[in-house]
Amino acid sequence: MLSELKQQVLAANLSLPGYGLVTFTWGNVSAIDRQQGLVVIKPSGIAYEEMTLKDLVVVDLDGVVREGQRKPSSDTDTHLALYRAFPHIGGIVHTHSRNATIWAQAGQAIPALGTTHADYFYGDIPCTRPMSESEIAGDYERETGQVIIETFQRAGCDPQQVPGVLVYSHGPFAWGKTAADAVHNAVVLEEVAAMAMATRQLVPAISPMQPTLLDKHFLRKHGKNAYYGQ
Ligand SMILES: O=C(CO)[C@@H](O)[C@@H](O)COP(=O)(O)O
Repeated sequence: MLSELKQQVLAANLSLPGYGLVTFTWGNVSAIDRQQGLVVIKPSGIAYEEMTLKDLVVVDLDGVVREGQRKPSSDTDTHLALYRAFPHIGGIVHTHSRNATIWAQAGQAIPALGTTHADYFYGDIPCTRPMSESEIAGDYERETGQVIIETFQRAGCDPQQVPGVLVYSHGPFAWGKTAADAVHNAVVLEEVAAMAMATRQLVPAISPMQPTLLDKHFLRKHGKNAYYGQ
């Protein structure tokens, strides 16, 4: 039901400031109804504290506004590119969370250094390559989506196993089964970005975590024989 999806998307957007993931109007959350091929997304430039259900925008996968009076997020075409390429994701969040954005500006993947990371991301969180001048000058937001897709294709990385990415010189995108799941992954992405940065300050030449420990922690939560939780 689209009305339920709108409630979920509004709640997810309004949760971003509380998690410390956004300042002012930065960031955006969307979710998709795969049956109807419709995406509910945050309106562009509206303050979170003023945002209500009627401000949300519904677009189809071609970006045509189907419901709503507001203009959709300026990052809509990036969200749509990811929904088209990653069929298993149901929600996407983009933020400018501080530590993840520092790694994105440095053009560095966030290494898997510990079990906090491994519980959610099955390996490094990749950073995209710099976009070309023509990509930047062209359909920038769509090209941002394409460079994310290319990053996962080149790395042979499953976006269901690494539900996030750093866009070079920009910031993080995260995704999940729902809008709330995407925000959960965005919170963890920011946490592990901060932990990895501090770990690197303590031990600059820190090695990645043991592959066996990475497997144990990721697969006990996400594998076919997962046993974490109730
Ligand atoms: O990426 C950015 C800005 O660099 C966006 O997150 C931010 O401006 C929010 O834009 P919208 O309000 O979603 O159009």
